[in-house]
Amino acid sequence: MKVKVINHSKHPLPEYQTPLSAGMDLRANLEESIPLEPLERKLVNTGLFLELVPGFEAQIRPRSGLAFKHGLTVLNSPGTIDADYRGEIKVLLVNLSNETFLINDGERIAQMIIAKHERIEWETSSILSETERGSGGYGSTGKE
Ligand SMILES: O=c1ccn([C@H]2C[C@H](O)[C@@H](COP(=O)(O)OP(=O)(O)OP(=O)(O)O)O2)c(=O)[nH]1
Repeated sequence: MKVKVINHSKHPLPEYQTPLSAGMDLRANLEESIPLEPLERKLVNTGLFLELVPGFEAQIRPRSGLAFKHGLTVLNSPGTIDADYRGEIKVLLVNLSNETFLINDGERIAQMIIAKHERIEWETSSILSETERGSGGYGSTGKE
């Protein structure tokens, strides 16, 4: 599938890292490095603008390496990019470590997944079908 994109960043377009990768890494597009203090959150520019095909969304998710090594994650994960959004794709990063993290220009800060989604119509009802689970949840089926 082709997706129309405007790249106003200084960096190449995001690419899949391996032939079967689901996500494409997004790079920070910055004039200068940004420090992210412990528990601080910042909206980081990517310089990318998309025109998604209707029925598809883009999801902005954390990179596990950054999360594991530096406690950096995407606060609103998964961020939702709607098909009718024409603004710049931004990444809401939060530093959950106790050390300042310096975000450098061109750094791969998050990953983006393009996913199909449904749009539904509500069918209002007073009763739902019976199932074995019923309203059990939150560990109701046992320890493991
Ligand atoms: O991580 C994100 C999340 C959202 N957006 C952009 C694209 C999305 O289509 C738009 C609105 O996002 P969302 O629906 O999550 O925002 P909201 O808080 O519900 O505000 P709005 O009233 O603008 O929908 O903001 C981003 O660039 N990055």
